[in-house]
Amino acid sequence: MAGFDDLASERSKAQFDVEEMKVIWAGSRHTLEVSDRISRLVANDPVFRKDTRTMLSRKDLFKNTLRKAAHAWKRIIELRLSEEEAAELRFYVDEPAFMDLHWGMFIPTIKGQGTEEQQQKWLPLAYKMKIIGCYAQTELGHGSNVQGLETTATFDPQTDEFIIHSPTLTSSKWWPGGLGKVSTHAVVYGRLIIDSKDYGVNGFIVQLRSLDDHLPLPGITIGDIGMKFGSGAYNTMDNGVLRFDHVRIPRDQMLMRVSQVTREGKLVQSNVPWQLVYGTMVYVRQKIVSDASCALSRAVCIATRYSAVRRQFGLQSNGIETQVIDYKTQQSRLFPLLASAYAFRFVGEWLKWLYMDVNQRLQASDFSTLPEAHACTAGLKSLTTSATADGIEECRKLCGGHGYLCSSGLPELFAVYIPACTYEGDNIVLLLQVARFLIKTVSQLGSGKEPVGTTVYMGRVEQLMQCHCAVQKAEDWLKPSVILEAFEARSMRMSVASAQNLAKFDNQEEGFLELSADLVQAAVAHCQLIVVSKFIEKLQQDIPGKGVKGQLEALCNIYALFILHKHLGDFLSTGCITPKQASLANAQLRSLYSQVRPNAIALVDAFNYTDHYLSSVLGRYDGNVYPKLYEEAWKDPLNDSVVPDGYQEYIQPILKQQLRNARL
Ligand SMILES: CC/C=C\C/C=C\C/C=C\C/C=C\C/C=C\CCCC(=O)SCCNC(=O)CCNC(=O)[C@H](O)C(C)(C)COP(=O)(O)OP(=O)(O)OC[C@H]1O[C@@H](n2cnc3c(N)ncnc32)[C@H](O)[C@@H]1OP(=O)(O)O
Ligand SMILES: Cc1cc2nc3c(=O)[nH]c(=O)nc-3n(C[C@H](O)[C@H](O)[C@H](O)COP(=O)(O)OP(=O)(O)OC[C@H]3O[C@@H](n4cnc5c(N)ncnc54)[C@H](O)[C@@H]3O)c2cc1C
Repeated sequence: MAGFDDLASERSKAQFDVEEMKVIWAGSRHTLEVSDRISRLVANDPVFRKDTRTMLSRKDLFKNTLRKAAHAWKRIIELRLSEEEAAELRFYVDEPAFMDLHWGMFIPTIKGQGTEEQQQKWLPLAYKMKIIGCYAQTELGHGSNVQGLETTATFDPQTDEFIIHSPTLTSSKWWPGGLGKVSTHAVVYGRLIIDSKDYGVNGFIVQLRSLDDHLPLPGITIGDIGMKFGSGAYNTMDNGVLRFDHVRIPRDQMLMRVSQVTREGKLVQSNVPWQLVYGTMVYVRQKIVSDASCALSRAVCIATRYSAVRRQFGLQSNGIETQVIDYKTQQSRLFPLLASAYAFRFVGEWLKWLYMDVNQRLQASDFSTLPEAHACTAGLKSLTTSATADGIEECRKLCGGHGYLCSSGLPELFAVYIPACTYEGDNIVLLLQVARFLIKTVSQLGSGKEPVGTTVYMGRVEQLMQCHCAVQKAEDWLKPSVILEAFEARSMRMSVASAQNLAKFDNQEEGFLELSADLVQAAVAHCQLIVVSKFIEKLQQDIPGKGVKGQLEALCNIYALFILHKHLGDFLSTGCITPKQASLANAQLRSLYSQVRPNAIALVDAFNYTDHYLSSVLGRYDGNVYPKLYEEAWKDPLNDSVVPDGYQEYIQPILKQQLRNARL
């Protein structure tokens, strides 16, 4: 049988220790053990089946999600899972649901923006799920522009309460996940008003629904905002609309870590920067970067396995056609995505460390790294989600016609993933934040304030503005120092050029708007440098296992040279490399594809995904694609009857020409 033999033979060709690569991918032996155990637990539980998801009506789909969420919670309690194991279980259930927002945003917001007392009051309730919360920031009229939110929270000194109100239609909360049908509570972002004075946006814990009968509390209008892109996909989530009509909450339900309102109605600022009100967004953006590597690797795993099973043209002497993975065009589309999945994994790992480091500093009242953390999380969220969304679609095309079938798993993966380019900050808006940070850094060069963190390279501005790439032969592109210098010089030169163009404007804000398309490109260049440099740093660590390091080096070089090839215009126009060096990079890339080819299947096996998680007939571990595709087709409800419903009303009259006769 084609698939079985092909994948078994591919696996036997691997030139590295797959089990050790699994550890590298997971992050540690412990993480691998946990994710392996929990993913199998989910895969073997019939309640967590997802094969009918794309065929259910919205109501049935949603109820099924509630059933799974309740079952997941039951299993977490029964098995006494740790926080880490519980998070893995929710991940492998693989169905967007209110739980994501409760654990992923509501709880972190209270932890990050609540005082000690507020945490003591609310966190135990949230941890035991006695209340379910969501994150209600975006409104009908404003999402990106957080300072433009219109919901008001007016302090009433008579009663020691805030009055939460939606003064306009556009102030209706719109989009929060989990809000539409499930959440009992929300962190609501609104304008703090004291004595008619507007003190800007702050977070407030507001109860939305009765804990007895789940009905909305007085003054609250609430519902779901309707069907979203794709079948199944993100429609398991109850993204909601919410309006307040003078709803009163006690004063101590304003999240008061950043600023406090006293009983007398005085606003007291603590020593933490006001931007901490945006702290949950930094946290979630960091999580989204790790998640990008999961979504991309999942699509790549499906496309790689299928490309080894699928054969088209080129009859060989043994009468067998060519595996499509052997076509150079297939490799040049697929392998950069494989390399990107690994690259995003490692930059995600680093970003997690950076976030933890910033948090520890914040506890010690050191706020110096917050701007860099904001820029890195914003930029990398943007870069990785855009590349992943495009990458999933490319994987669909790599699977030819069968990729368009829901049973390939790719259409639903695409539909569920693409909003990541928008939520938690529109990707262009976030890149503009990075650009601001870069322009600020460039403007401070020579002022005595040394660039830090990921902008340290900008301290070598003179060298980077003048350096010439030393590549003379294709293999020179394999040297990490050569790659790094080219990426640093490109980023430096693009940032400096943007800053110089900006300086020509009398009004900096106007200049920023005018040049924003170029500024976005400079931000992309900086973020790609971060990804490349973190991959190179990873390779400097001790990497055990036969051949593992060699494979990762090849993937790192593929990622870097693919980006170089894709953005050749930047590298050439800034004079970082010559056309000859560009063509040597291309030659090296081709050679790297050949190096990865025999290891491709093993490299996707190292993700350690179960067939349940992949939910793809094309990506099955055993490669048994054709019989299963055939089998799946017959499961479609349209095939329940041989003659379809509607035959008599709509097909028969055409065939019998009754419709034409009626018109004549
Ligand atoms: C299926 C699930 C898949 C993946 C998820 C995986 C894991 C996630 C885990 C859990 C989550 C669960 C599910 C996720 C699914 C969906 C969740 C989606 C949730 C949401 O979308 S919530 C809403 C998010 N909204 C936004 O992101 C809005 C975007 N806008 C902004 O962030 C800002 O307003 C802005 C950055 C655009 C602001 O621009 P501005 O110019 O107006 O600036 P300000 O005046 O406001 O600020 C000036 C000053 O402050 C600095 N700044 C800005 N932001 C921050 C920040 N976050 N931290 C620190 N500093 C910040 C800025 O740089 C300026 O500094 P300066 O020095 O004065 O220049
Ligand atoms: C599936 C999903 C789940 C969500 N979940 C939540 C949630 O749980 N809680 C919550 O509060 N919100 C949630 N959101 C809302 C989400 O965070 C916002 O939609 C997002 O921040 C983008 O804001 P916007 O919709 O206002 O886009 P807009 O800002 O209106 O963007 C429209 C266009 O304008 C461009 N644009 C905007 N401003 C600028 C600028 N300054 N310069 C250049 N171009 C600009 C953008 O690039 C984009 O092309 C969710 C959204 C989705 C899709």
